[in-house]
Amino acid sequence: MILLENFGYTDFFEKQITDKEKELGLIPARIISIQKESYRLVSACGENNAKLKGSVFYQDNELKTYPAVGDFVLIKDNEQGEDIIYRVLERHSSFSRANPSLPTKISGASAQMVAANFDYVFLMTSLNHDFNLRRLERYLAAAWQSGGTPVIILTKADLSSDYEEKIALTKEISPGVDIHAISCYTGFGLEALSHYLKPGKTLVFMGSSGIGKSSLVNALAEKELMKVNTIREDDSRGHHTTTYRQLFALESGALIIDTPGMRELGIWSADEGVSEVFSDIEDLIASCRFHDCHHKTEPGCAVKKALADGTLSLSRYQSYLKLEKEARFTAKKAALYESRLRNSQKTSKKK
Ligand SMILES: Nc1nc2c(ncn2[C@@H]2O[C@H](COP(=O)(O)OP(=O)(O)OP(=O)(O)O)[C@@H](O)[C@H]2O)c(=O)[nH]1
Ligand SMILES: [Zn+2]
Repeated sequence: MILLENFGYTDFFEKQITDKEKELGLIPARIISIQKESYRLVSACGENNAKLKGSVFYQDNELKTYPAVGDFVLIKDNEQGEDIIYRVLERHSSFSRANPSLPTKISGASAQMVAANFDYVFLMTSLNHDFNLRRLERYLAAAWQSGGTPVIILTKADLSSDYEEKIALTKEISPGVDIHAISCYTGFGLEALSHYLKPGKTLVFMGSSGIGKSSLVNALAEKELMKVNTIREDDSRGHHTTTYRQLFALESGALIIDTPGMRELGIWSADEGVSEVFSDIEDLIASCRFHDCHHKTEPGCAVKKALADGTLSLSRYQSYLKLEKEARFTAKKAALYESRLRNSQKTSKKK
């Protein structure tokens, strides 16, 4: 029997199950990978494939939450075939693609949600030429908004002679966030990461291609992970196919979510996130004399004063403005998308 607690199951999820659902014999499970509309999950009964309960998920009268990798769901176990997924339990953290293009049909695995229920977000940038504070600011905004705890990982420390200076620069933009410089080549700094790699804790990685995510995962896994990380499955024609698990356990018992969507994650709808990262600037704005201050010509402008006396750097203020504009833009897009979705559902109901 598998203990779902080892897969991150906690009271937060247990409390959401109603008596009626228990009477129905529904049990919790965690989604470990999604391929098109086929789900793979783990429950007390072991690993199995699963599908959505049609009468629940394919009614088009309201917006449904579709499972993402990392989600806890309620299922009816089926020893003979696929388990049936009844409901997605409320998430404590999640990442979604912030620029939703309209799905061609409203069904199946939602393409928008890319990871759910993680504890830590490892924000990665390398200490060599990829080192980029502006990008880290964006990652931070997204991480705060996701509900996970950000941890900054500066990779390839062996390639940088001035990494202490870069750590200091990073500290300035990330008050209260843990920062670790590491090297997968020399093993430098890896020991300290064990603090986060506790049984049942889930991690996701955010960072551009080539900064050393796979190398870190392999170093943490301490054995050739790709071997551990494959699932052999029969496809519909009975062929054997090999797919990669998108949520997997390390030796330490910590869990990692690595989905294609997580890799693509680009721009964010980071309204709240922007405020977290730029709380110093938001504080300044709050102390401008006029509440609708444009920080241009108004008297008593705290932003202009801080820029003038150097307590706020121009580049930081500019990245705040840029990110804020982007967040407003994506929020608008998301709202438009939802209203279109609602309209299309209304019309299909009339038929
Ligand atoms: N010098 C040095 N090179 C590293 C280190 N970690 C990774 N690399 C190299 O950086 C390159 C990219 O590493 P990966 O681990 O594949 O990076 P990734 O982020 O998984 O890249 P994608 O798979 O494209 O997302 C490889 O050539 C690694 O050998 C390190 O600590 N030091
Ligand atoms: Zn002002």
